Amino acid sequence: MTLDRIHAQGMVLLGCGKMGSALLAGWLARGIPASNVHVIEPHPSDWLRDSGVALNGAVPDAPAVVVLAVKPQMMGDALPALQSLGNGQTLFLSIAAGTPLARFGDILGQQTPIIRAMPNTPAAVGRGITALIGNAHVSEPDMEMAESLLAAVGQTLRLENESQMDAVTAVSGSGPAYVFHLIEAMARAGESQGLSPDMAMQLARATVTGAAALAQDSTETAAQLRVNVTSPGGTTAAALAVLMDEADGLPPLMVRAIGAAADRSRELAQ
Ligand SMILES: NC(=O)C1=CN([C@@H]2O[C@H](COP(=O)(O)OP(=O)(O)OC[C@H]3O[C@@H](n4cnc5c(N)ncnc54)[C@H](OP(=O)(O)O)[C@@H]3O)[C@@H](O)[C@H]2O)C=CC1
Ligand SMILES: O=C(O)[C@@H]1CCC=N1
Repeated sequence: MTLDRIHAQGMVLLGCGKMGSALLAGWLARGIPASNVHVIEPHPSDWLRDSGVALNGAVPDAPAVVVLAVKPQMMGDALPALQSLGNGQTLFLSIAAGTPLARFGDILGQQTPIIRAMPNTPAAVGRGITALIGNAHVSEPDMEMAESLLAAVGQTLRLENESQMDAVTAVSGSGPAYVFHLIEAMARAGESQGLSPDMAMQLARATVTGAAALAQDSTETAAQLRVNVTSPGGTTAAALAVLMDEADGLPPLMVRAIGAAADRSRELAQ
């Protein structure tokens, strides 16, 4: 069983903010005993205090896994406290954007098994997707343990090489924000057509979540689902003529937006 090591040795979560708490909620729901999870978090939320985890105390000598969920900019300050766990049997699992595997080895020791992963916030409702890649010291059981932890909050996907992580971060890591912004933009456009703010937001939110559910459940492609909405000469065709414009429609805008996110991920790695 892939999570047996955690039951036997315990685990550590460094940083329990937005992503850390989404992951922790999934693990507890999946049956990892709260007392096996040691959380280091300077400003614990009420939910975290009430969760039953071991909070800000001594960590086990050899936990099965340490999950790193602090901001990339905090990693340099936070990691040295865990240096004694490096170069051993403890697996490190980082979800930090733009932080290469090699940087962890520099601090924790070059023999340390380290997995770099990129989840996203739908993990909070069990609908995330996480891409993973490990360094040369990660064993297959290590990888399976990490996948089990991340499968508690959604789908998982193994990458072939670390260079894919910048694009993954730009598409699925940051991607939920693009969809939330789409809701905002649709609602604002509805207001400009005379709807009240509340009504426009209700329509936009329900439309995006309903369309997402249809995309999830249907066997049809996204392109076909779009065609299904589009009556020849109708209203959708009029909107899509604007959105699908090759010069200044959504596709070139998305290429620029995702390109900017991937570039930022590469910059963070410098
Ligand atoms: N949010 C997202 O959509 C995604 C985020 N990520 C990655 O996840 C990581 C966390 O992001 P997110 O959850 O959004 O950020 P948050 O700021 O919400 O969470 C980080 C947490 O770490 C705490 N922290 C700061 N310093 C330390 C320390 N030395 N030891 C322990 N805890 C510390 C922070 O406390 P305090 O606030 O008091 O400083 C905060 O609660 C980042 O590396 C990010 O790149 C990856 C995928 C998606
Ligand atoms: O914005 C960020 O840097 C993080 C990584 C992906 C989502 N949030």
